[in-house]
Amino acid sequence: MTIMMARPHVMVVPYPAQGHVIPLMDLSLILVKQGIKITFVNTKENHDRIKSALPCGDGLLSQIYLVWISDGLESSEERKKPGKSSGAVLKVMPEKVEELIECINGSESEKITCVLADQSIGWALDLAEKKGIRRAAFCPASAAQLVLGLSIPKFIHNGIIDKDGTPLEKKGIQLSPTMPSVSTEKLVWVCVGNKTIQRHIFQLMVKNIESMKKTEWLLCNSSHELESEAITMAPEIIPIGPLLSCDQFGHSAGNFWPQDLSCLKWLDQQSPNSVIYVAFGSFTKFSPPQFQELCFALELSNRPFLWVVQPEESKLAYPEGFVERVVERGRVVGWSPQKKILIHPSVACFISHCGWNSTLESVSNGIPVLCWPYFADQFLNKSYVCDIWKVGLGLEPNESGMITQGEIQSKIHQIFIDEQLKSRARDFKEKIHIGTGQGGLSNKNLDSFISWIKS
Ligand SMILES: O=c1ccn([C@@H]2O[C@H](COP(=O)(O)OP(=O)(O)O[C@H]3O[C@H](CO)[C@@H](O)[C@H](O)[C@H]3O)[C@@H](O)[C@H]2O)c(=O)[nH]1
Repeated sequence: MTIMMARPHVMVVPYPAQGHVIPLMDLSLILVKQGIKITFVNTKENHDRIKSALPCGDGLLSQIYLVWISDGLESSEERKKPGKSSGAVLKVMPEKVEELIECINGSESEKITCVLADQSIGWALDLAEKKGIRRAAFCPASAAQLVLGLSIPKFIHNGIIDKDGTPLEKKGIQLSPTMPSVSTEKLVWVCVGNKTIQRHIFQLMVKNIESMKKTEWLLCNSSHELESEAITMAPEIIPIGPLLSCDQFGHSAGNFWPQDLSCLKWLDQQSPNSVIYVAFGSFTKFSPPQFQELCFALELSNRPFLWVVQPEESKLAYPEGFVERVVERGRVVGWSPQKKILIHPSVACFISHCGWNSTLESVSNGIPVLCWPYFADQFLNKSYVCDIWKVGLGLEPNESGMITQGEIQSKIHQIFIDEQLKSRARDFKEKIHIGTGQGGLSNKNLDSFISWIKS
């Protein structure tokens, strides 16, 4: 008699934002390849965007069950209001996910055997515990960011912040000499909005950390090669990254907007190591004067550039005659195939907001970064790039908070001529690949996690 074993079935719950969905999709693709069934839960709006941006005929991706739940918000406009989306994540989504689990596990289909939730969706981990389902947390940000979160009680005790997360003085925090530093003013919960939003996000972080402590796995999209000190400080963090599915499967998944692939052909026509790639993730918004400064800097650099300007930003006015003047050497797209761009030999450097995914994608390919952080963990990531790994330069604002064309131009020039920096970036790339290669620690951790899911 043959006993049929049920397939392990993992429900993946990302925080509903682009920089969270993409790495969890990357991890899902790896799990699917191992014969694990994946149900991937998005909000309705994100689900529709991902579906319509999916490339046709993608075999592996079509094996992920994409399902949606409501976030209870009425419109995209409402979602963009500060605090609205994170409020909905707490108020509406838990009940919907619970219903979904009950529906799947009450039916004839394969039962959910594990919940894999974004570390910032602590309630999904609590829910899995309540339902007696195994669970794992995934952090799409750096291990250093997690360690800062885990250090909150110490920061309160030492009088660095009050119990609402408000800094009691302006000072730099650096947990060890090989860890990045961040000013108290730029702590992740401090630089995301007004005081009410700050308090809300801070309390959410504190709660999520409690939920996270109860999981069997605290996975992080990082590696010993990138962040050995942070991982040593908090041994509960299991690094499995950098997860870059594009390397393994030839495509990236989970994009909210269709990728403009035509820019790859344009890149093919450029000289090796000549192009400045410019992209600021999915959240960054520029003021019109700041946008114009960047335009002038790119124009005056006299180098080819590929710039992601999302449709909303393209409403910002380009300087008069700019488009005509740069037409021969500048390319603007609405959403790029970023992972493919950063492995392209024509790309020389990346002007980036330093989202963790963009940072990983850049350093894993030996591309030097010009750091232009905007909010959240991006200041910490900038410190990694510039102070710890030394594979990039920071763009510094003037007294009015503006990053001037002169500053951008000067740093572009420096990054192109600094052979030592470029050489460090190439060496760092090799080092990072040790962790993800056969026998590397990230690779081994991933294998152990897969075995645990299957056990
Ligand atoms: O034209 C583009 C632009 C971006 N991307 C991809 O979109 C992702 C963007 O992620 P990230 O660089 O992390 O930026 P955000 O979307 O801003 O990510 C949010 O989530 C990250 C992970 O928690 C945080 O580090 C960031 O601060 C936060 O803003 C990356 O995989 C990019 O490859 C594209 O494919 N095409």
